[in-house]
Amino acid sequence: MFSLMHGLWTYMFSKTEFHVLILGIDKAGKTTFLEKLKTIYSISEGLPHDRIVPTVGLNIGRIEVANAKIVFWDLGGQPGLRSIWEKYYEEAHALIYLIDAACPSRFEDSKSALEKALRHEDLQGAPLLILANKQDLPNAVSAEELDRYLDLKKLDERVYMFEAASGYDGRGIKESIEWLVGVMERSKRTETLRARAGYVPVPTS
Ligand SMILES: Nc1nc2c(ncn2[C@@H]2O[C@H](COP(=O)(O)OP(=O)(O)OP(=O)(O)O)[C@@H](O)[C@H]2O)c(=O)[nH]1
Ligand SMILES: [Mg+2]
Repeated sequence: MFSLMHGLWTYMFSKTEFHVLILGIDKAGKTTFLEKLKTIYSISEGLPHDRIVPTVGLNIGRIEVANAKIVFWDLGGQPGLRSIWEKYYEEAHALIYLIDAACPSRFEDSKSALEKALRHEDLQGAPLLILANKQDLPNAVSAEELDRYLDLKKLDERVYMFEAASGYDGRGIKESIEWLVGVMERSKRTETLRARAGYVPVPTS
């Protein structure tokens, strides 16, 4: 009886934990974005821009939004580090992919790194948020332009969204995260990851 009540209590009041992978080629602004997320959503202030260095290992950030706890994994995007990305695919509920929208000369590199990630079977069904980042820069292209430019194939069966954002001034971040939490809560992939972790939902009737 106790364990049934405990299970019901946990189900009703504990927050769901999601793992979100932040990827993108080097200098796309991933770590700056993560630090801005911390500033927006937690009590502690994220690191200032001038203290952020290129990522070699893994940066972790935790925030709470509404009824969800989110753990972000931010990895390095330098070419020699991209082979590490796939080690995190299996456990990720969703993917945020950042692109420096003010640097068209690197769009092709961004596109092929993203396409490679999306082809990986361990990322199947993971909702995707693509951020046209660095919108504070005057030459940044819009999310729509980036969408047209990338012309990503095989996205149809995946839940995805393009959003304009800036890790400097924070624009687009709240809307993006709210969207992501909503889709992760409803996603089939979340169900699959929960089942794998041995989570048994309490029947409603
Ligand atoms: N103007 C502008 N610059 C940004 C923004 N985000 C990041 N930057 C700058 O872009 C550079 C790279 O930022 P990082 O956050 O280190 O990029 P990263 O994607 O984490 O790079 P790696 O760790 O090497 O993969 C730094 O000089 C940042 O200050 C932004 O939103 N606007
Ligand atoms: Mg980084």
